[in-house]
Amino acid sequence: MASDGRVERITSTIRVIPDFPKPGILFQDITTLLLDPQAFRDTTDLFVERYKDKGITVVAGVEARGFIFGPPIALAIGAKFVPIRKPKKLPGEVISEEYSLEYGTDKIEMHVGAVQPNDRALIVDDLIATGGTLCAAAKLIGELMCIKFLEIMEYIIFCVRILLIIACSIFLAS
Ligand SMILES: O=P(O)(O)OC[C@H]1O[C@H](OP(=O)(O)OP(=O)(O)O)[C@H](O)[C@@H]1O
Ligand SMILES: Nc1ncnc2[nH]cnc12
Repeated sequence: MASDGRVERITSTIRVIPDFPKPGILFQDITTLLLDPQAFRDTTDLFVERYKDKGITVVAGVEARGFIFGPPIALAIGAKFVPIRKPKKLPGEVISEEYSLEYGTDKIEMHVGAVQPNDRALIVDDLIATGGTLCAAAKLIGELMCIKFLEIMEYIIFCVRILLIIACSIFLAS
């Protein structure tokens, strides 16, 4: 995948705020990236170029910032979009997963039936810190897809100051 200097340009649009929301945290603020339409487009384009021919049928976005980057990627590759939400936001039957954050703990939920065993899923979020959120999202999707052994075949991280958008393709294993 050619980034053509786009990753560097995207990097320059992200504001880094020390000690937010707690001392010691170097906060990666992607709201400044969103103020730059070219950087926003380049960010989603990089993922579309990477995943458009990979048979992805579902893009799962993690609340809240995965809701910003996930839908344009889903539309462009022709996949359904599934929100992975914070607790008590989804009205239907859900499955839940607890996880640890860089600052605190949380839980995420997903509608049962939103992802089917024959789906091929791409998880989208804006950032990985401890990896707890990504792991929890992967577990949820793995459960819905009836994957006993979850194998993350591809795991690309665009290094944008710390780590910007994360994405992983989850494939049925064995
Ligand atoms: O790798 P981790 O340690 O799990 O951290 C990464 C997660 O933390 C942030 O979300 P946050 O929970 O702050 O929620 P928000 O997007 O609703 O602000 C970020 O958008 C990722 O989802
Ligand atoms: N360093 C960080 N910057 C932005 N969002 C975050 N969520 C968890 N850690 C973060």
